[in-house]
Amino acid sequence: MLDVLVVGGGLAGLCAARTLHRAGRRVRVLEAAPEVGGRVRSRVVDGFTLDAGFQVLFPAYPAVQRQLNLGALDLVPLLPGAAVRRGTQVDLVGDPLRDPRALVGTLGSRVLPLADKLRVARLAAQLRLPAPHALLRGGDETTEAYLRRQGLSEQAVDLFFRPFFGGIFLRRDLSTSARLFRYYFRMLLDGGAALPREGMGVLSAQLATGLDIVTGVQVTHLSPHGTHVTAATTAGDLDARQIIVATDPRSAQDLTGESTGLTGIGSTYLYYAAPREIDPEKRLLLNAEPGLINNAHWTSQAVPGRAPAGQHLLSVTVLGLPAQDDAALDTAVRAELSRWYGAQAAGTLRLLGTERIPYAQYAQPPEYAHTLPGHATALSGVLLASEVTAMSGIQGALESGEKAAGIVLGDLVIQSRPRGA
Ligand SMILES: Cc1cc2nc3c(=O)[nH]c(=O)nc-3n(C[C@H](O)[C@H](O)[C@H](O)COP(=O)(O)OP(=O)(O)OC[C@H]3O[C@@H](n4cnc5c(N)ncnc54)[C@H](O)[C@@H]3O)c2cc1C
Repeated sequence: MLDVLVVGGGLAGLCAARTLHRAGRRVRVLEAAPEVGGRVRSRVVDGFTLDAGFQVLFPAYPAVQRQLNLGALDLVPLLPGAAVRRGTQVDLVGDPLRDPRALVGTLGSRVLPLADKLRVARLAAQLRLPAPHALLRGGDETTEAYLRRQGLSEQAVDLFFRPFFGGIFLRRDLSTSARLFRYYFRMLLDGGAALPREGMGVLSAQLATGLDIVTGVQVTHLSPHGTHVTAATTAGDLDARQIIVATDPRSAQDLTGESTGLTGIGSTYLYYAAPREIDPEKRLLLNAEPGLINNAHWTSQAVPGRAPAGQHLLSVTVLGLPAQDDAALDTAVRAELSRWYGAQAAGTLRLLGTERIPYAQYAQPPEYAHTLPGHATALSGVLLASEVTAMSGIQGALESGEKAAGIVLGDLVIQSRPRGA
């Protein structure tokens, strides 16, 4: 019999399985999709490497440092800051300390007036001091309220923080917990952001290496029997002494009866191929005007190799799940890109794909952490792992997998202890 069956091969499940495998346990991962990775996957379309939505890695995440061999991921650091777009007007918001080339542009930026630049520098100095996990404690409020309390101007908040952190929290209203804002800001200060040359999917592939994984098998029901748990699956029944449910929240609820009560946030991505260079900018592009586009990124400028030689890859992020069909959405996004680059350049773009992700993250308003479920479930021998026990993101998923594995290892030691010992 298996020691542990892990249901779900996203980062949380893979991390849990790897921790258990390394501790010598017989562990198998069952993944419903044809491949592992969950929300962290990449695919190649016409020679372009597309991630499942635009996401980046913060190498300073503590769990990333513990779990991943960063050297083997072939990471390309992204330039700090962003280029803020208002039509054809572009303002650079960079970090001159980490990217001296940004000095002139940042000093002259109309997005962050001098007083705001000084306040951001003061904020950075404050947030560098505590241990990162301490930033997740203490009083909470919305990110917008926190930024205002720091004295940042409405212009700085609207033109930079709203679209920049909108791209991270997948909502532009800055209603996300200020604790998370402080944590992410610190992660950016400590290690910036990076993209693996071969796509974000290499994170999942690295975690999956050497594990017993069966894909294309969905777990439909769990029945505890005291000494073991039976998993009913689309490929038959399977027994294990313990089961870790590392699925999305809805599936976890179906399997364990535990309701997370979390609200999912959707987002939509359009990928375009360009036959010539339209914009040499390597930084994240933020749309400071009202519109569908929140942010965009010429990924092939930042990470050569993500597009075939001589071609270019543009990734566009639209927050939420727009009502338009794909063709109408493409037309509307192109109209916005025309305001940046002119109709002729926008007309040369070829749509490679549109990805609508109904549950990309969950909403994390102030004090959200108090509402998160723990690892225990009402089913004996069944534990929960996934970002839902920690925080929405790569750090939360890995941390959750580590902790669930740790609990299982403790339990297995107790179970295998001789009577009376
Ligand atoms: C577009 C986008 C952008 C993001 N940007 C960032 C970012 O920049 N930084 C960051 O830190 N995080 C980001 N995230 C969040 C991050 O990707 C997730 O937090 C993390 O991948 C969640 O991992 P997980 O293992 O908890 O869940 P998932 O990745 O959802 O994995 C769950 C797995 O369980 C499988 N499964 C479900 N039900 C069953 C079943 N019954 N039987 C078997 N298998 C099942 C699913 O197929 C899936 O593979 C982003 C996410 C998206 C989608």
